[in-house]
Amino acid sequence: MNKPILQTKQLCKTFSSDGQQQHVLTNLDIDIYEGDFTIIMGSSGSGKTTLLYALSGMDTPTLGKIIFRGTQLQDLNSDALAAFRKKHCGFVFQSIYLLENMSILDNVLTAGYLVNNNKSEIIKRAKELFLQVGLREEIWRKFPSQLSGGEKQRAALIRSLINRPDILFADEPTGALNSSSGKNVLDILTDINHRGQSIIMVTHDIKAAVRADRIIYLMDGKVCGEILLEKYTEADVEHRTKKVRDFLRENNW
Ligand SMILES: Nc1ncnc2c1ncn2[C@@H]1O[C@H](COP(=O)(O)OP(=O)(O)OP(=O)(O)O)[C@@H](O)[C@H]1O
Repeated sequence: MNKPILQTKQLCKTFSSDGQQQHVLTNLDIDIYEGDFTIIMGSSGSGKTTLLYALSGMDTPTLGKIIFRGTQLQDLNSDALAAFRKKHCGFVFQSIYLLENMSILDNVLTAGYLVNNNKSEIIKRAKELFLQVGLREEIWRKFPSQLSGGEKQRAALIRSLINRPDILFADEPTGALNSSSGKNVLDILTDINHRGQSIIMVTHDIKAAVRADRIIYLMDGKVCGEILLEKYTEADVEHRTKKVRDFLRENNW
């Protein structure tokens, strides 16, 4: 097994509203490994998105530690935490947050220039990524409103990868896509994972879950089950689907 890239130690997250406290994550000790495609599942409200936000430094835990390659995120001030996210993390969500007044190429380049002022390097990387996800040159200059949902999500994925993040965080990235666009995005995620990209993804979808090396199942903010799988291959999909279904059934999904 590879080294941990992210670790949580006794991680807790409590939300307070109207004088009521809700303990959403409770004493989580999780190691996430370099190069893994880690998937977080669990019923609605079990704390999956809250965990993803805490792991990526988008939200702060109430108690406990999050450690990225030996650095405790709690030791970083807000500027350093923002720099951590910019340098090390990429994000894709179910809702696609592209800037509507820019072409998809400019959306990607703008994200790249924020981190790297070597413009020709960014342009080269952007072009490689566009071709890798199957977005032809004819559409690079189109605006998000001129594209299909699947094309927009692929553009958003390129934007999240332009700065070579150490970890790609994905929250239901196929949730709003039809099945062929969803499969297309999952194929891309699988491909980049096989090239070494660490991915942490929240999903409700078994078709997405079978892509995992490891599924962590949350219930009421605690890890109640975990399964390890071999690297995904299309040939193995039936067997994996059965394994994942059995695992989910054991966890009362
Ligand atoms: N900012 C917040 N303030 C108050 N409560 C919150 C906040 N964010 C999340 N919660 C609560 O925490 C619980 C867990 O939410 P979370 O979004 O992590 O669940 P989830 O497992 O991702 O659910 P789903 O599958 O429905 O997206 C929910 O009960 C939710 O209402």
